[in-house]
Amino acid sequence: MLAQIQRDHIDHVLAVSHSDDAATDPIHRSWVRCVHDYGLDPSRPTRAHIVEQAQLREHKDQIEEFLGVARTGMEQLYKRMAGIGYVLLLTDAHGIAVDFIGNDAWASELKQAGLYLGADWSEERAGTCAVGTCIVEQSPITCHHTDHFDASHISLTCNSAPLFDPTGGLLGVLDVSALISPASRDSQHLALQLATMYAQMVEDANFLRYFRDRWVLRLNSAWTMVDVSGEIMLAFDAEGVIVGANNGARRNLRPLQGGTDADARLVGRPLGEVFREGIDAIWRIARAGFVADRTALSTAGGEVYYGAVLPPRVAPRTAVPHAPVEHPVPAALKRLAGDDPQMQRLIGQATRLVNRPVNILIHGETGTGKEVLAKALHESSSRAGATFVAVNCAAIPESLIESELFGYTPGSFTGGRSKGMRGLIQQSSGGTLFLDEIGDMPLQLQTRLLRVLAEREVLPLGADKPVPVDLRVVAASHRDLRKLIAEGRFREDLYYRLCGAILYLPALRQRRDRDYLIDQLLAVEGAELGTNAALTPSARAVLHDYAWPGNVRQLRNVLRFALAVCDGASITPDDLPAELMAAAGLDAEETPPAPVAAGGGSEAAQLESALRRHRWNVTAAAAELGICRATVYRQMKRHGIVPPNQA
Ligand SMILES: Nc1ncnc2c1ncn2[C@@H]1O[C@H](COP(=O)(O)OP(=O)(O)OP(=O)(O)O)[C@@H](O)[C@H]1O
Repeated sequence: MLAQIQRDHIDHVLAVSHSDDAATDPIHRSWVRCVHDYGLDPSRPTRAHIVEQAQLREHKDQIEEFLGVARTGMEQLYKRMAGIGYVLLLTDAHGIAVDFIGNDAWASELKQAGLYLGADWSEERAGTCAVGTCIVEQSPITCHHTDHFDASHISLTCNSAPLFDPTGGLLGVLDVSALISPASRDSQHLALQLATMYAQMVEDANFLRYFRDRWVLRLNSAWTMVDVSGEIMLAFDAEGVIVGANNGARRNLRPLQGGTDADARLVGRPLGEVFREGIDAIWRIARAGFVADRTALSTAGGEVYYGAVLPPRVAPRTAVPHAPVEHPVPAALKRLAGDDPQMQRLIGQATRLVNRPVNILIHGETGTGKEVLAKALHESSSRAGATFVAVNCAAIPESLIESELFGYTPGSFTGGRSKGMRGLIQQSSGGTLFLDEIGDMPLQLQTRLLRVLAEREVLPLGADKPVPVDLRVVAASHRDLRKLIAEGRFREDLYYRLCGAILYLPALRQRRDRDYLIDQLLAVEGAELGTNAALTPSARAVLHDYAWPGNVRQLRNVLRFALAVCDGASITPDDLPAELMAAAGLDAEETPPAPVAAGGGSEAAQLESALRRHRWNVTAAAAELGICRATVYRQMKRHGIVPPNQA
């Protein structure tokens, strides 16, 4: 039987969520989502939902290391809040309470109210509530009494603040709630402030843990606060390149030059491009010691911050460099780029990494040349005499990756060769193992790979003795691995092992050396086709100005296409695919189909028709579409496209 107050609440929620006026208040916006997006019905209050133990274990496993850091912060906060009747919840990014601190004396009331371990506070399940709405809005929020959507929660008061990981992905929510509270919403002001402050502290502790083997620059606008509060934190490597930025840094810092959003990112840039004083000033702060000296650093926006540098807390890889060491650039790396500043910087970093005993992670959009870079690193290194083994984790069917990578002994694997097989890891011993699309590696194999990297030996399927391997891994991904970690699809400890250094390949549209690439690729493709047709200035201008969603691979395909259809002497704009002509504002009459980039609205239809045209030959369809085979497989999986004989 519903009380009058609950019936009034239900009427109010329904009136607001069916009103024609657009909701501006975050609570009202959430009510609208509950009714229209999740199909929740306020007239049917539902009790709190607590997930099963096994499910809770899964949610906890995915953020295990973070839980340890968060627990310390929660215990400190609880000491301040317990006396006034509050309990604390830590949820993951799905809204499941993975940790809880409350008074045992009220255990049954708290459990019934959902203020308990395992409670599901996602908006879809629980309706408007501090945790769920905080996840959607990604900012701190109070949900007091009748702010809740569900009438069974209107006696509660809850205050939630989001927790972000070092790359800005949502990790979870810290929540401070009470069963009984004063009627006024204002009574929660301080509780929300405390939740926000402790969330920030937990986030910063997690940042320092995560980047424990890196240098960290802490900045504060008040010099007295630098040591106690890292308002802004940047993690950087021994080359002075930024490898991580906390929330404060992302909000407040911009590169000195670079206007567009894509150019505004901090990670991957040298510190010298963010502070007017340059990298030397930062190494000076590092050398002066953590407390002794603080130097003012000024930013693109003209703000002045005071800095302190924290050296790596575990196994420092290098001492503070006193002067940059000049390395000659190996030819294989040099020919990757012309005079593009981002590429030149990357080549400088790659040069310094060539013979360092660290694994390297390459980030870049599809077709930017990740494999080409991995191969150039290999060819430039002392491992060049041994094999470069490239494995595309997205292209090998899941059931085969394990045997392909780890190998198998005779008779151990149904469908395997009778003599057994040396796995790709073993084949790369002494050389380089290139793991492309590492984000697509199944979790269980990530665990095995981690073991191989840690123990430097591999155990083939069916074998009883491990085989030692001399491994260097270069892994690549076009996806944000930190996001995959937050979603529980990639192991954080494996990521940590793989990213001894991260190289960021710019997209072709950001590169200023397009003419260099055009000439290089034209020469290569021309040699293959036996032609030396040249570009007319107008055709070159079209190529130069195009946005290149498919990156270098697409440019290469377009040039191949143009060389094949041109008159043999010169390539004119008419020889270029229709898409480029349209982008350049030129009419394309009767122009054959263009290579297309992945990601369009009609992606599925386009892909299926290309596959049918090429009788399901993935390599041929990929070449026509200007995308790599891995992308074709990924898109087939995403759209559920199955070749006829496998349907
Ligand atoms: N610097 C370069 N010079 C010449 N050719 C290049 C360069 N970078 C890339 N290419 C060409 O572009 C194409 C795509 O390169 P690559 O396969 O290395 O990209 P990728 O980033 O690994 O792609 P994916 O994400 O799809 O695996 C290849 O044909 C390669 O030869």
